[in-house]
Amino acid sequence: MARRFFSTSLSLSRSLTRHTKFPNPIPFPNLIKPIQSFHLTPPFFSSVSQIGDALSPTIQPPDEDNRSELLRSLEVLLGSSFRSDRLVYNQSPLVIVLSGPPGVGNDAVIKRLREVREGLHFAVTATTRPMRPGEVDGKDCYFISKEEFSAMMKRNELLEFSFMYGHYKGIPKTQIREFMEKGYDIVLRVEISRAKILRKILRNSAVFVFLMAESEAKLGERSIDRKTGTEESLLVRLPWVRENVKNFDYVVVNTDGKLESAVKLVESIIDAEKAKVRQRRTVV
Ligand SMILES: Nc1ncnc2c1ncn2[C@@H]1O[C@H](COP(=O)(O)OP(=O)(O)OP(=O)(O)O)[C@@H](O)[C@H]1O
Repeated sequence: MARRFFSTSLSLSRSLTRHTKFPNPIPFPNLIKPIQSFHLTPPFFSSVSQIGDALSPTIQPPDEDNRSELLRSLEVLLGSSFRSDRLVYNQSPLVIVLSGPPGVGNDAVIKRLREVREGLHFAVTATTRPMRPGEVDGKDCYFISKEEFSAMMKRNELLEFSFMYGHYKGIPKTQIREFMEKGYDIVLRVEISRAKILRKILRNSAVFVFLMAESEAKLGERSIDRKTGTEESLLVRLPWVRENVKNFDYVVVNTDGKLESAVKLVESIIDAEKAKVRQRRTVV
């Protein structure tokens, strides 16, 4: 057994020397020497591939003293110390624009996302429409006067704004800035037309998620069942929905009875975006 360890270590040492280009003479020969006496674990061998000929699955991991010496030796071979900081810096807060045709389950997805996911701020829209029964100012919307809204527009305090059904709507920038500074990701739940405007403003700095039914046929059924529009409005809407999907980065299907899967997919999109090497950075 001891002989096998010795020959494995020796073969590793020779291979390392063979496969690593050292300046001549080798710097710090005494530091490189300890490698000869280490028994390495298979994962290490797989990372230095061609030297695995003499491997045995019975090789033991190095003890604690040898382990730190081995690490030091590897650092010498690497030419620098192993870094203990993160490989990717400054994970930026993500801005997620979520949109979909009426009745597809936009509110249901947002409601569930609030329950299951921490670290998200759901942006509140400012509107000049009157408050509906059951709505809470500052939670459902900021209910403000036309004068206040137009003052905010003039002061460039709105990320976007639009005029719909006789009333103004827009997203105040301050709340987004405040929550981004605290490290929150921001969710903007907007109608498709507002998502189109936001795409022009934010471009690729935000991630755009489109919520859709299983099919257009299903969307039609839902629209009728949930009374989310007249037949004509649906006929007008569908080609427009098809046309607008291209403004989005992801499509999430909210299948009937499978709300949980749709929410999980939105979460996975957020996770994947936050794991990207080149992160989106939104400046508001
Ligand atoms: N995956 C699903 N399965 C079953 N029912 C759902 C699903 N998603 C949403 N619903 C239900 O469908 C109805 C409409 O959903 P929701 O209010 O979220 O739609 P919406 O897209 O926000 O509509 P609108 O834009 O008109 O407000 C609600 O009763 C909701 O509970």
